[in-house]
Amino acid sequence: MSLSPGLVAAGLACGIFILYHTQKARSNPPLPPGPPADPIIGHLRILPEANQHLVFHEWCKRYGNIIYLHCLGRSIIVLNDLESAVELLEKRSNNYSDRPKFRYFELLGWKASVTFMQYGRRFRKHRRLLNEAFNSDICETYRPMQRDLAHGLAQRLMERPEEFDSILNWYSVAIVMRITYGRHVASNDDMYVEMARDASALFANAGPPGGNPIDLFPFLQHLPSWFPGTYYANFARKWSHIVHKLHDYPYDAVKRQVADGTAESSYISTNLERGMERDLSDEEAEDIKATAASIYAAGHETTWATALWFVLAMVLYPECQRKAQAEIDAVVGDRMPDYADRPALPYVECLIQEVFRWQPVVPLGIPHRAMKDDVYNGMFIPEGSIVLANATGMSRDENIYKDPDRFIPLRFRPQPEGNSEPHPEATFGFGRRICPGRHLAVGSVYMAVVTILATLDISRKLDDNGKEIIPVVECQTGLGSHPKPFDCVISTRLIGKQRLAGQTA
Ligand code: HEM
Repeated sequence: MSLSPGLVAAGLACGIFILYHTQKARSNPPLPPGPPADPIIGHLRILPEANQHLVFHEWCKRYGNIIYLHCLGRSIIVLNDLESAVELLEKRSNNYSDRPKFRYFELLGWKASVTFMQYGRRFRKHRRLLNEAFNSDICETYRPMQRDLAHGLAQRLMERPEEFDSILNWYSVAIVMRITYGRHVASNDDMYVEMARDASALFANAGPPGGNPIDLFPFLQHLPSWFPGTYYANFARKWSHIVHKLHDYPYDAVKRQVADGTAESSYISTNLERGMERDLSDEEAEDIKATAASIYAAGHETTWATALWFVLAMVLYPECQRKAQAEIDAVVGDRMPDYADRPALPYVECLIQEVFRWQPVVPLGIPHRAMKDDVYNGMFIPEGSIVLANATGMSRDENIYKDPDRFIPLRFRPQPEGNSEPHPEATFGFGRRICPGRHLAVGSVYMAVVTILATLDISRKLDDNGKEIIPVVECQTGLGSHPKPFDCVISTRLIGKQRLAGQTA
């Protein structure tokens, strides 16, 4: 049988390709260690669907601080210690600032969102816009607004304490909506809140970031809707109008207000006014819309979840609440606490840092991507690897934190009070991808914590037999870590009522 020259050439090319990759794999240093994998599908069978951060942390205890996983041809590197995260994601940030493609989110309409954007020109432009709006100096100017909203938070909690979950949600939404769109959100019934809530609900259906079937098998998005496995693509296409509305509606409204001269100062109005001397290109308009939507998407759930973890910590560790309240009472007397009091409240500071350490709300960060092959500590990191910084692993590192699962604010204080343990450093991510909203977020969390402690008591609910209900620490999975609903009682402190009344008188 004679072979056609085309077939011979194709066979030769194939042979060279396989040989090249086999040789390359042989000449590379070893991959990081990891749990045993199945042939072809790799770790797919054992990759946990929920609480990945905790499972990875356990695996890292067994295999080392950097582990390698692979799943249908995708390499995943988990960094469980601060040293490797700083070395790779910060010192080698020119190689690790990319993101993997999040095809499911793109189909949903988040295509131009900085959070999911590949590293490059457009990404740098979006980061510039966000840095201008959220650098530490500008964030100081938001403080009076955050303080007023925190007083509104205390007022609402006094009136409807059983609704603490949705009231904390209101507080975090109201801050980002005011800054982004100039919108005054009075309640969760506000149409902007509903619009944003609908968009957030779509995240809950996404599975672990980058782990959705559409991310793993992109061809599924091109198959007809009756084809098995196309559920997520159909779902994303069906509901993408919600995400488009979140981008377009507030932008168009502020644009009209800017034209009428009635716009309240906001992220969108500032950028539109700046562009008014010239016509904004379509790309510039999309940049403003998309960064505004990412502020909401990345900024609201994280602050809300942190505030809820704080409340849960107060239920579980009442002695910490009492100590923090005693400190506040001694420093502020009968007035409400403010930002200027922060340096005089070292225990409250420790308590806030301990909330960030105990329950990082983005426990695996957002995946980075290696743009080129790399070698770290003799281990090979292949190009295209998804790199996850396990913030939970870092903040529960037993070599650094004593009794890491317990909530112990004093751990940060020098001896004899504490152990001089370091503040958590992974909460807001790393390198060129570090959270651009971190200054705003810390300001919002501080103000919520100090205001709640100054005005309210958080305690355990009693069951029918009069026994205290001690909530279990469990998180709902999604993009972030959010506590599962838990019971507590929130009551007004006498001094709290007086303080708040003095504020509004
Ligand atoms: C307690 C509150 C918050 C926490 C714990 C948090 C944490 C994080 C983390 C871990 C990342 C990923 C960093 C990385 O890839 O290395 C991130 C990214 C991001 N955060 Fe935050 N964040 C918070 C609040 C906010 C707020 C209030 C905003 C809005 C102003 C915001 C906007 C963003 C954006 C736009 C990104 C994507 C950045 C990029 O991909 O380059 N975040 N955040």
